[in-house]
Amino acid sequence: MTHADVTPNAPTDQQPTIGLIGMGAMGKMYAKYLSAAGWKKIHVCDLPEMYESLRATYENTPGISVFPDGHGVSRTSDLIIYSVEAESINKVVAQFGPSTKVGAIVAGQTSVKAPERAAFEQHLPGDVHIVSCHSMHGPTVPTKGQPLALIKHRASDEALKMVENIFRPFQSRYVYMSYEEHDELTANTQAVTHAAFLSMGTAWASASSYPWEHGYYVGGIETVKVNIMLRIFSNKWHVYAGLAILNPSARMQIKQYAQSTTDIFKLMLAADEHGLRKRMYEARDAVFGDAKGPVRRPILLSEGILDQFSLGKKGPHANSNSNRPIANSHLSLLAMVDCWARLGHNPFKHLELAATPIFRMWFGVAEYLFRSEGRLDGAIQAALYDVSHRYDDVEFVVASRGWSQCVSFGNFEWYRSRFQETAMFFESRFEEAGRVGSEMLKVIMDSSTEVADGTCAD
Ligand SMILES: NC(=O)C1=CN([C@@H]2O[C@H](COP(=O)(O)OP(=O)(O)OC[C@H]3O[C@@H](n4cnc5c(N)ncnc54)[C@H](OP(=O)(O)O)[C@@H]3O)[C@@H](O)[C@H]2O)C=CC1
Ligand SMILES: O=C(O)C(=O)Cc1ccc(O)cc1
Repeated sequence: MTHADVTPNAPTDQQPTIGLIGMGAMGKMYAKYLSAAGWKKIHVCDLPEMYESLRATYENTPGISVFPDGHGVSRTSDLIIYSVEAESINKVVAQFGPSTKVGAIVAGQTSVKAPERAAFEQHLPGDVHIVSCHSMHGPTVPTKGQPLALIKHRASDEALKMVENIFRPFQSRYVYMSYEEHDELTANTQAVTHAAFLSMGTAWASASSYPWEHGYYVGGIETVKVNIMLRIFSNKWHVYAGLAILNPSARMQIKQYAQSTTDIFKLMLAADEHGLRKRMYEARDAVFGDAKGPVRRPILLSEGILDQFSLGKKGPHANSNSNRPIANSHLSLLAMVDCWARLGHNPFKHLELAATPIFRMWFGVAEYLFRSEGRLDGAIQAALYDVSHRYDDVEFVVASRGWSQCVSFGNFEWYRSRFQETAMFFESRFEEAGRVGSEMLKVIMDSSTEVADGTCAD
C-alpha cells in the first residue's frame, strides 16, 4: 500500500503527513475536518507570533502538531496546503517553498489561481508535485456536497489520487479543472456576484439607511439581498479584494456589471418603457431561453420560505393586503441578467460545474424574477414609474461604478477602505446575519438539489 491508497484508519506510521500553512478561517476549517476524520499527522503553522496561541488552541486536538513557521511544516509534510492571502502568496511560497520535502505535493487554497500558479512555478523545487485545490464555499458552510476544485497542474496520477483520498472525509464534490479554467469560472461566478452585493451594501451605507428598518427589504427576494450582503461584509476584505483584483478575467466582468446598471438606470430615467422591456426580454431569452438549462427544480421555492429569514419586520411600506413586499425595480438583478447576457454567459453551466452557495442563491433569485412574466413586468413597471426606490437606485449606480473603478485600478488599500467603511456601518448585525444567513443557505440549498419539472413556484 502507498500513501496514495491510505485511509484515516491506517496505522499512524503509514499515514501521510498533512501540512497547513496559514491557520486563518480556511486553514482552521481544514484542520478541523481532517483531524475529525482521523488523520493523525497534521502539521500546522501561522505567522511565528501566533505560535503560542495556536499551540494553546490545539493542545487537546488529536493529530494536530503546531510548528513555529512554514519551514518545519514544509520539510515534514507529504501534502502542504497554503491557505494564506492571495496578495501574500508569492512572498509566503518564496519563503517556505524551497523547504518542501522531496516528492511532496503542494496545494493552495487561494480563491484566485494566477498568482498562486506563478508563485509555485517560480519558488517550488522541480521534484515536488503541484495539485492545487479550492473549496468553493466559506469556512462556516458544511463541506458535504459542496464543490471542491482540484487542479492537477504538475503531478503524477498517484499524487492526485493521494489528494483525493486525503480530502475524502469532506464529502465534497470534486471538480477537475486547470488553473486557467478556474480563474475564468470564478470571475464569472464569484467576482461579478460579489460586485452586486458590495454595491448594495455601499449604496445602503451611503444612504445611511439600514434596509431592514424602512420596510422595503424585509420579504422574499429582498431577504436574500440583505442576508447575503451582510454575509459578504462580515467576511475578510482580502478574500474579495484578491479574487477580484488579481483575477485577470474579473475586471472586465465587473465593468460590464456597472455598465449594465448604468444603462438600465438611464432607460428608467427616460421612462423608456419600450427600450427597457426590449432589453430585459432579450436578456431573459439569452440567459433563461428554454434550451439553456437542464430541467430541474428552480432554486427558490417560495417567498414564504424566504420570509422566515428576514432580519426585519414588515412595516408601513409593505403591502399589507397581499402581505407581499412592495414592488421594487430590482435594479441589481435586472443588471445581473443583462450583464450575463452581454458577456455571453450561461450560468446554468456554472451552476452544474462549481457554483459557490452565494452564486447559487443569486442565480436562484434572478431565475425567480425572470422566469415569471408577472414578476419581471412588475419590476420593469416599478423601475419606470414607481419612484420610491429611486434614491436607493441612484446610490446603487454610483456604488457599482465605484467598485468597478476600484477593481480596475487594482488598488488593495482603496478596496480595503471602501470595504471596511461599509462593513462598519453594518457591523452590529453581523452575528445575527451569520446565523440567519447560514440557515437560509441550508434550507434553500437543500430545496434546490432535486430534478423536477422546471416550473417556478410562487
Ligand atoms: N474565507 C473564505 O470564504 C474563503 C477563502 N479562501 C481563500 O483561502 C485563503 C485564506 O483565506 P482565509 O482563511 O479566509 O483568510 P485568513 O485571513 O483568515 O487566513 C490567512 C492566514 O494566513 C496567515 N499568514 C499570512 N502570512 C503567513 C505566513 N508567512 N506564514 C504563515 N501564515 C501566514 C495569516 O496571518 P495574518 O492574518 O496575520 O496575515 C492568516 O492567519 C485566501 O487565499 C482566500 O482567498 C478560499 C475559499 C473560501
Ligand atoms: O460563496 C461566496 O461567493 C463567498 O463569498 C464565500 C467564498 C469566498 C471565497 C471563496 O474562494 C469561496 C467562497
